[in-house]
Amino acid sequence: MTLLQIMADDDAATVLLRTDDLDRIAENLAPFGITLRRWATVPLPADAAQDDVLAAYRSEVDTLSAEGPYPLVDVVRMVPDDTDAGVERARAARLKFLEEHTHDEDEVRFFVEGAGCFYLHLGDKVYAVVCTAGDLMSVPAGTTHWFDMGIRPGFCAIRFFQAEDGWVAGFTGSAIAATMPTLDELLAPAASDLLSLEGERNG
Ligand SMILES: CSCCC(=O)/C(O)=C/O
Ligand SMILES: [Fe+2]
Ligand code: NI
Repeated sequence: MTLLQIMADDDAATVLLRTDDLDRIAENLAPFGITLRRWATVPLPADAAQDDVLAAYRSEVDTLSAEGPYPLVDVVRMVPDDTDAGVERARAARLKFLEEHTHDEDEVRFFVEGAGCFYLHLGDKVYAVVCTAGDLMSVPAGTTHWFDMGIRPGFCAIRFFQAEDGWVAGFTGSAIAATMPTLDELLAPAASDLLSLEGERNG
């Protein structure tokens, strides 16, 4: 389920909007030049490699590339792995994107599987966009943002780069990311919601 939660940038508890309505999400992002589109997903085997993923989406990738150019298209895939080495790999991968940064190029990402959250720092608000399978998001160059793949990452995304050097970020040095809910917190129903649900069932 794709989700948008808008919060005040100085107080994450001030939730201005939370919606899973795709039209409302796209409407709220459009003024910033951010687009969110949907592609139909293709089932893939659990051990699909980068080339298999790209082959499965060849026509979509080619169509988008014609709008580019995107000289580099790659695939990031994280499979939950509870071994000590897997947990360490996941921790390192998560940390790489977890601080606020910008790119000199547009950030264009298609979610093939799983979920991840982009936090877009726009004016005095943070727009947390949980992308799930089928979401194609494009964020203009220079937009301050960070990304959380969660404590136990499980996602696959195709990345479209406008330059051949791939992922290059300029970190802002801001500590804002640590003040906002993580992907896992955004997806977990609040304890208060569970209590009221329980009340409804018993009442
Ligand atoms: C969803 S792909 C991995 C994250 C990434 O490429 C990025 O730029 C996050 O800000
Ligand atoms: Fe990014
Ligand atoms: Ni980034």
